Amino acid sequence: NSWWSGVQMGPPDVILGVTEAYKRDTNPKKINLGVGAYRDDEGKPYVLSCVRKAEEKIRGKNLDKEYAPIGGTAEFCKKSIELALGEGSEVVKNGLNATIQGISGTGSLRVGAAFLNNFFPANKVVYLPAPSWGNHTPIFKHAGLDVKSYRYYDPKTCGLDFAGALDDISKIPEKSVILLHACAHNPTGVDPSQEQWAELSNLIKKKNLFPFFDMAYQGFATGSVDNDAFAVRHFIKDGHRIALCQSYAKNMGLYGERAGAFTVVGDSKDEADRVMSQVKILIRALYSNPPINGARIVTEILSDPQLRADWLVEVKGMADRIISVRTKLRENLKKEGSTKNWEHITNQIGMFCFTGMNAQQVEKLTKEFSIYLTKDGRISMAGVTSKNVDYLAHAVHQATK
Ligand SMILES: Cc1[nH+]cc(COP(=O)(O)O)c(/C=N/[C@@H](CC(=O)O)C(=O)O)c1O
Repeated sequence: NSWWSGVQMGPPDVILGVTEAYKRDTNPKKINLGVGAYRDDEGKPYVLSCVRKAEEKIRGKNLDKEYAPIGGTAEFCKKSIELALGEGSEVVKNGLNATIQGISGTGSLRVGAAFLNNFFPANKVVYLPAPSWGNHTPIFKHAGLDVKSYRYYDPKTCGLDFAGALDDISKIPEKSVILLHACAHNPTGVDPSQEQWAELSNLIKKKNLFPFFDMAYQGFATGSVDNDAFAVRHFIKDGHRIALCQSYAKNMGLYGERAGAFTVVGDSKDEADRVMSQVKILIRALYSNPPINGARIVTEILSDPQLRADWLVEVKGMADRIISVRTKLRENLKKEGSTKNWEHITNQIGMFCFTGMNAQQVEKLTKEFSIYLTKDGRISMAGVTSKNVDYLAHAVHQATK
């Protein structure tokens, strides 16, 4: 028999598989609320104008196609960590950060997981919020780490179960890893308030846990790159030596360019240098060095004051459009005569709305209305436009009344 007769057919990805099903649907009214990728009010993918301008500038430089350094270019890494920690960050000034370019957010998480698996000195268990991004568990497990969870979302309020989170976190064995979504929690859209982040920082410090931040939406949640980095910057200020993953997929619309970063903040420059040397050894054996095109676009935008200013306007524009369709969806549900409490639609933030719909209601939305979303009731608000929001509200009301 063949080499691979033992290979089973695997299930489609719970998130990316929704788009495959959407593409097969011929209903002209179909709506894709699955993948977390921004669309404009025409429902079209959106390439930021500052990205096009950056590409033109790069084009004019006639750059070569040589390998990037294993960890990406120093310029890209410096601009990335400065975006996260803010200009004039003490960590950057003192060289405490070991920052590499990862293959977008996923690749940064995976390199981080591989580093933890090889070098984390204590409890190699990663505690994820319940629920978390679907790909977090496989990323850490494939890297050899164990994964557990802490309460985070309260289905009764469609909001934060803060008491539950504090209770579970206080029970996590010390010197474990805790994963934190820096902003725009996926899939719930529920973020701690700044006061709650401060309380989490105190507890995590008291429990001596290792904070591993995933910041895939900086600027995309509130429209402000500084507001969205509050948690990361607060933890640094509180003295936590964090790990941080960044992605430019959403906030710069560089989905397919695969530009991101992974950082470990060391206790000293010497520690950061030793960490960097080991992370580079891991990368060399994983993919050797990162893709250059997206990184050049990011570097161009973050280095050119005008392009950076343009970018901040455009990322705020994307965040504002999402916020406006949240309001429209809630208003249309009311107009449809729904008597349910949909407050969470406008309380939640970022790309996603965790509607609270169950699998049967999701099934009805897809089967009867050709509206595509993940089974957990998460909808990507980016797929909602001023043209389809009333059709969506009608369908949601029919499915939930
Ligand atoms: C929290 C989080 N972290 C990392 C990523 C990885 O993004 P990357 O493109 O590797 O930079 C995503 C993507 N989330 C959306 C797309 C996906 O699932 O890949 C989503 O949840 O729809 C996240 O939502």
